[in-house]
This record gives sequence, C-alpha cells and structure tokens, in this order.
Amino acid sequence: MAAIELDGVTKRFGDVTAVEELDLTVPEGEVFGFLGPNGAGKSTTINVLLDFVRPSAGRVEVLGMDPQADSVAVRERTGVLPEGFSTYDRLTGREHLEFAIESKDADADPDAVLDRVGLAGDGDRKAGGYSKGMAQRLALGMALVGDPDLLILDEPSSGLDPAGAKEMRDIVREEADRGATVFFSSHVLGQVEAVCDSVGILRDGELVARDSIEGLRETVGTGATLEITAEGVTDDDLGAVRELDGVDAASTDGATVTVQCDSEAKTAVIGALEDAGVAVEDFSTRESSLEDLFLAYTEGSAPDEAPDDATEVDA
Ligand SMILES: Nc1ncnc2c1ncn2[C@@H]1O[C@H](COP(=O)(O)OP(=O)(O)OP(=O)(O)O)[C@@H](O)[C@H]1O
Repeated sequence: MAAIELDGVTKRFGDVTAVEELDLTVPEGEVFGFLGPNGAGKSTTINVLLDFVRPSAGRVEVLGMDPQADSVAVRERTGVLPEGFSTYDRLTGREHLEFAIESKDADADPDAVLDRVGLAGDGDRKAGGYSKGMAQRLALGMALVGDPDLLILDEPSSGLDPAGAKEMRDIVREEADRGATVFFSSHVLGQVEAVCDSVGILRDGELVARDSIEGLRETVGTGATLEITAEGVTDDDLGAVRELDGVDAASTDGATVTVQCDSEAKTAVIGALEDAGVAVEDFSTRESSLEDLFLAYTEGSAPDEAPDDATEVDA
C-alpha cells in the first residue's frame, strides 16, 4: 500500500491555481523530499493531505484512507510539523509535549522527547522565550509523539542552525528505520539530498520531476549545463527546447537560458532557439551538479527565490 496517493489533484483559490492535476505516489517507508520554490504549491498539497483544504478536483488517499471521510483517523496516525509553527508562549516546552501526548492518546515520556530533539535542559522554560530554532525543535518533538506511521514535515529545518539541521535529518532517518513514511517539504535541495530516498519537484503547481536521488544523480552524471545569453526567450521557445531528445530541463531568468542536457544535445538546443527567432549572443557549458538540475527545474518564473537560499544550511 502507498502511504500517499494523489490522483489528478487540483486546488484553486479563486483565480489562482495552487496545484494542478497532481499525480503523486509515495510508497510506505520512503523518505520523500517534496521540493519547489516559494509558492509552488507544497503547503497547499500538505493541507489537502490533512484535509485542511479540500481539493477542487482529484482523489486523495493517505495511509489507505480518505482524508475527508477519515480525517480523525488520518490525523491520529500522522505527525505534522506545520510551516510557521507558533508556540503557546505561556506554556513550557514540556507542557507542549504533554498536550501533544494527551491529544494523541499516546504513551510517551515528554522528557525523552525533549532529550531527543535537543531540548533536555529547556523543558521547564516557557516556550515564549524560546529561540526560533528551539521552537522548531519543539514542533518536531510534538510531531514525533505517538510514533506516527506518517510524518509530514513542512520546511522542518527552517530556523535551525547547521548542527540542528543535521540532528533533524538524523531523526528523520531513525523514524524511517522504524518504518515510518516521511514526507519532507523544502525549497532547499541541500536539505533533502542527504536524507531523502526520492524527490518530487513542484513548480507552479505541477510536478516537473519525480525520481530517486540516485536517478537524479544519474541524470546529472551524463549531463551538462548549457548557459546561453539570449534575451526575450518565451515559454514557447523553452517548450521547444524541452521537447528535444536529451534535454532534461530548461529555464530562463530573462537574460540567460539555462539548459540541462546530454552533451550531444547542445547543438540542437542552440539550433532550436535560433529557429524560433531568438538571437543567441553567447553560450558556455560546464559539468552539471545536482543543484544545477534542481535550479533548472525550479527557476524561470521565480528566478529570485530558490538560488539565494540554496546553500542556507548545508551541514
Ligand atoms: N488560502 C489561500 N488563498 C489564496 N491563495 C492561496 C491560499 N493558499 C495558497 N495560495 C496560493 O497558492 C499558491 C501556492 O502556495 P503554497 O503556500 O502552497 O506554496 P508553497 O510551495 O508552500 O510555498 P512556500 O515555499 O513559500 O511555503 C501561491 O500562489 C499562494 O499564493
């Protein structure tokens, strides 16, 4: 059984299509990295999984259940670290965990959880005085309560220093070893690369890649990054490039077109752009990295967002 199954899921907010015809399967026991730049639709997808928002179309299954009909059962078996988690300022860290244990009817020791997330000495402090990273550790601890079958972590390393991000990844691996499925959303490739078995890359609400980290590496291994100086390249022009054999991804920031492709495809790429009437001023190639591939899948309509943070935490 798949832990998560999305079939043709679309979510519209008025004129905005946050998620479009998303098909996605996450097998049980997998650590899945859900990647995409800001606004790609990651949180909306998570909210659909948890029945916090209802899809406009499509079918959703979580742990074999319908999140709408069985929302209580789904939430009982799921641990969630929501994006932008805020603490109850007047409660201590331990009280937060006691609350989570009670609401999940779990048999857990709050001190053991505090210890696990690196807050052993801080359980009696009011969470209002916690730093951002400490609050994030607390949120992770709350998600872990009750040994959930599915962990949904929305930007879990946000606010964590490199050591904290590493500890969080260790916990993710421990949870996977216990048999849990982990759905890990992030806009930073470096975070998921070290811990995830597979990734899906979302861009403008659509899944543009779904592969194992190994598969992505193989794509990179044979590939080159071609950077072409050319202005005024349209979506149609990029579409023509993406259609070519040997091309994995193509994007533009307005002045430079970046293409991930096999080395043999380079001439065809330049040719396709020139045939479309684009004036190619210059081009250069270099060996691809995984980061290049990720940026090529996600950049383009949101050129300022992903690259700046891409090396934010890299422990
Ligand atoms: N409640 C809402 N009402 C209107 N528009 C929304 C709502 N929720 C999300 N959107 C829009 O849907 C799109 C996808 O947003 P979403 O929060 O799912 O992206 P994201 O990938 O999680 O981004 P981030 O990395 O910034 O958290 C955005 O254009 C956003 O403005």
